[in-house]
Amino acid sequence: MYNITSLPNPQLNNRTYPVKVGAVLGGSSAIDGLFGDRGSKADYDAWETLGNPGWSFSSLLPYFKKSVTFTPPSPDEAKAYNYTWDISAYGGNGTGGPVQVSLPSYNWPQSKHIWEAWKQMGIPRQNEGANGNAFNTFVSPTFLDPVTRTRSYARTAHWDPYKNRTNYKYNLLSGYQVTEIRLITGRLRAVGVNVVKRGTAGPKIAIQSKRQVILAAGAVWTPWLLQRSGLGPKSVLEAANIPVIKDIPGVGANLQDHPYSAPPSKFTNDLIPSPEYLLANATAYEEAKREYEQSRTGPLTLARGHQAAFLPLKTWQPQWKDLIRALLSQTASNYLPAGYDKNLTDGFIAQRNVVANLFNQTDNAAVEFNFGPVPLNGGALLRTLSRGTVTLNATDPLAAPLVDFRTFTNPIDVANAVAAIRYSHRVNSQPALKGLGPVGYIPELNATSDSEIEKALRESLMLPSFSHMSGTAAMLPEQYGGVVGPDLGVYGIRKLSVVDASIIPLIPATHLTATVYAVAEKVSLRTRVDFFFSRGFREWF
Ligand SMILES: Cc1cc2nc3c(=O)[nH]c(=O)nc-3n(C[C@H](O)[C@H](O)[C@H](O)COP(=O)(O)OP(=O)(O)OC[C@H]3O[C@@H](n4cnc5c(N)ncnc54)[C@H](O)[C@@H]3O)c2cc1C
Repeated sequence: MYNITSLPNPQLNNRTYPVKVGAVLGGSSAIDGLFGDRGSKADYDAWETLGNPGWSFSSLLPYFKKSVTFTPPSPDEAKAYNYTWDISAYGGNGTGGPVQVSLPSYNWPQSKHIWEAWKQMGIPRQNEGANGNAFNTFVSPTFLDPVTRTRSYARTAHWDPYKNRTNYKYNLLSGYQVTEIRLITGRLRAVGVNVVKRGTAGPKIAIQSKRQVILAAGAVWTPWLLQRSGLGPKSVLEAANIPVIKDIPGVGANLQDHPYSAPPSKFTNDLIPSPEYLLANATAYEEAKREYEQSRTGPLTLARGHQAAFLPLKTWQPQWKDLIRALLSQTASNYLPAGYDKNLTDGFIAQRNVVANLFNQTDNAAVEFNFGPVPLNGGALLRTLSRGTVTLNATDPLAAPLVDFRTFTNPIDVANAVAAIRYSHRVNSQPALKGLGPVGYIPELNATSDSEIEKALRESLMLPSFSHMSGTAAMLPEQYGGVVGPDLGVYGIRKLSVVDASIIPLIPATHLTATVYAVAEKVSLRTRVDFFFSRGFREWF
């Protein structure tokens, strides 16, 4: 990972937090938790509602399918772990994509009890989440190759199989960092990039593009790169002594994530095995390792999670009506970052209206409790109203950008974090978990006031990032402070596009990798068609 620390967050007792971004080939898909889920239909329909024709769930679904191949579990595993799925949600039978998804050949014994607790809470279980129904409880595939039982990610899917291809060039220059986009300033056209060896200030090597420059540096580094190239908020560029090529206030604005609270928790009457048990017991660990090496089964096929409750606001926030009313009557600018102009503010208000509508529906989620071998924690907030920023470090524009999550700047998020803690406590108190003795989960919270829970969240429990940074070069109309249009081209700059999590206008209620793959597949098809119909015929054949 890059070594980046967020700015102190005044609403979280001035705490800082690591900004986690993969610094290897494959980016964060090489280090992520392998949770291979998608959002609900309503999540992506919201993108279209915000002014992006062609970006509804039904428009994206073919590309979700095209990006992955799902291999179902064996009948025995399906039975043992109560796995369900809907194959029609995935590409398959040769039509699926190069990223492999499957279900682990194991589950912790504690999970059965947690599933039972969800039942006792009255939460319905979905047969499949990937078909647009990513709400209530479901199991999700993980980015796990079904044969090797190792990580399937951008490198294994999109580079390794093609690195020796000779029919046209696909070059990879690893260990280098792009420092600027080369622009013909008069004509506002991208013509290449400058690179340096990573960790050095130079010499700079200029690389010329033949057709276009496509940025895929992620939601932290893409705005850095645009700003370094003179494309960003005028005030930020001037502070860093970067000549302004185009004043684009949205570059680095609209930072969104899924903050979460994770109080330590454990079962006092724990079942065996558990991760803790394997870590403490060398013989048991060796056995699990042997099983994995010999048959690719057992606990070591599990990653961070593959089962979760993604719950609509109405399910867990008793104050949902008042909250929606309060949200819609807020003066937006009171809570937004300094430097938000009218367009960005209008864009936020449009997002806020969409969120209020989503809060009012039960076909999408506002909190995630992913679960496994320990009692629930406080969950991840999936629909936050606080907005952060990514800006150049004015004193050293070549250094990593300044990431300001601004978690809890909007009081709606605070109210939801408190409600999520209370709700998870209710789940942990269900009869199904009684025998396991869930403790350590701030047991006294039952008796404490909301303000005391809030204090604990601000002081230590609330963490600003689930490593789902997004939105910092948003696909939105220009009058909403957008940076790219529905074709993902940067407004006003020819031959320059962005294809990564920074284009996400409103963060969906899901982990982001599958969404980024789908976005990239959709745009790659468009790019090939454009190429074909422009000057492509000759070069293609
Ligand atoms: C620890 C962690 C756990 C996660 N868990 C999950 C999970 O379980 N499931 C899930 O779906 N999502 C998860 N995510 C989120 C997910 O991995 C990211 O949202 C997703 O990978 C973002 O893709 P991206 O292409 O936008 O950016 P990245 O994956 O960040 O890719 C950007 C790439 O650009 C490179 N780059 C940046 N700047 C430059 C430059 N100037 N020059 C050259 N190269 C550059 C980076 O090195 C990187 O390789 C997790 C993320 C992290 C960090």
